[in-house]
Amino acid sequence: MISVEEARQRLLKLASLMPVVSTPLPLAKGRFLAEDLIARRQQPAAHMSAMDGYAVRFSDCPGPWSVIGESAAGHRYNGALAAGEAVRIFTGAHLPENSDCVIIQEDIERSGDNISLCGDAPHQKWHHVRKAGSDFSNGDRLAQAGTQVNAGIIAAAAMAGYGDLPLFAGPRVAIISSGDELVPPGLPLRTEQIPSSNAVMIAAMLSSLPCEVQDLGIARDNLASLAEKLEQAKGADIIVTIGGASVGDHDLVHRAATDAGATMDFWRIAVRPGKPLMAGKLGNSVMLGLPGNPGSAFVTAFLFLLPLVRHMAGSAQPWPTSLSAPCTTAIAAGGPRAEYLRAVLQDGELTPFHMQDSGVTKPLASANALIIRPVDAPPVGVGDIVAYLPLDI
Ligand SMILES: Nc1nc2c(c(=O)[nH]1)N[C@H]1C(S)=C(S)[C@@H](COP(=O)(O)OP(=O)(O)OC[C@H]3O[C@@H](n4cnc5c(N)ncnc54)[C@H](O)[C@@H]3O)O[C@H]1N2
Ligand code: MOO
Repeated sequence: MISVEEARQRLLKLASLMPVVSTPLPLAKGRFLAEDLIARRQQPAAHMSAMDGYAVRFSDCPGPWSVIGESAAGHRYNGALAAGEAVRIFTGAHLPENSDCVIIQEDIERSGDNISLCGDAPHQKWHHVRKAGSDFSNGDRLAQAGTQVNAGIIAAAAMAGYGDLPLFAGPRVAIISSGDELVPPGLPLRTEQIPSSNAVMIAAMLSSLPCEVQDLGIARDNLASLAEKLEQAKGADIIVTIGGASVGDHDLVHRAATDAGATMDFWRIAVRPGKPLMAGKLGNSVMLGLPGNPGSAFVTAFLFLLPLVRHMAGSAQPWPTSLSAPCTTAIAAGGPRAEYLRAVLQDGELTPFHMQDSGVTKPLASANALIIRPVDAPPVGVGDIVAYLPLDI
């Protein structure tokens, strides 16, 4: 058995980065930047008014002034202010040449084209002015390569002059469930059958990542059926199998994969749940074999599959980041496998589920955190601080 850390390093070594695609901004959300986002223009391009009012020269304060024209957003006033002159101005409009502050209209009394101050005088130059380049300059770095594009990055990119962004493509992920007992969700069951819940769970876990999921359905517990599904999965960037990863007579995934020409890199890691995890290469595809127990599939998908997808899709930080919080219950000392306890984080405190059997599904419906118990972790007392991973899936 290898450690979680070693398995992570070896898994990423099997993977390569997806190609870079110039992607229109409306399709960019969730993908990862292939290059730093560098501003192609300065913002604002010129000095702009932040308010509706009058543009004046600070040196002319406290007025009065005569209004010589108007500057509105998208319609600049093409002229300069001389002494004693003002221009009616609106939010987002260019400041006329020579003006260096804006007085809001609430502080001005107007009679025809003559205005005078009725409120506070501006205290300094550039009052209510957004100066040219005060948001960003041409050449400023607005986001780093490897960052996941969110709504804010899309806004900044649009403002910085981009209509498309260089983004990594998302990998195509083929999912194969395996087991004679499995029936697609929602169909009638005999008592020896169970709903195949893992594939839909994993597709849902992947849905917020840039990837294309193809559920290839259920392989039966024989080499021919597995071989057929693996053949169908050819061309996928990642092939995920679920179940059949252990050592029973009907656990055939490792053998089916090697028969199909896969080179397996590791099989079995020191983690609970998830010990029978396997990874290798089948052609150009990375193959990840998850254990079938629902809790094991859930934890190993979160710890390994999601980071693998993020990595191939160009993320600079593919691994989930741990946080810490006090624990409401005592936890016994750990053992030779690192443990990831399904838990609920509520009001800043963590409560692990009493039931940590990897075969149970009910806790998954309310778990929002995994408590991390490293190999040989010391016991935890009530109120002790423990590390956890938020389940943001
Ligand atoms: N003698 C040993 N037996 C087992 C070992 C071991 O080391 N020695 N490891 C155990 C561990 S740990 C795990 S985890 C399981 C994983 O086994 P498999 O990956 O081979 O999973 P299966 O046997 O196919 O199924 C286990 C369990 O999960 C259910 N299952 C399978 N696929 C799905 C699915 N798509 N959706 C919902 N549930 C699924 C299946 O019906 C079984 O109940 O092995 C232990 N055994
Ligand atoms: O490691 Mo298994 O995944 O405990 O049930």
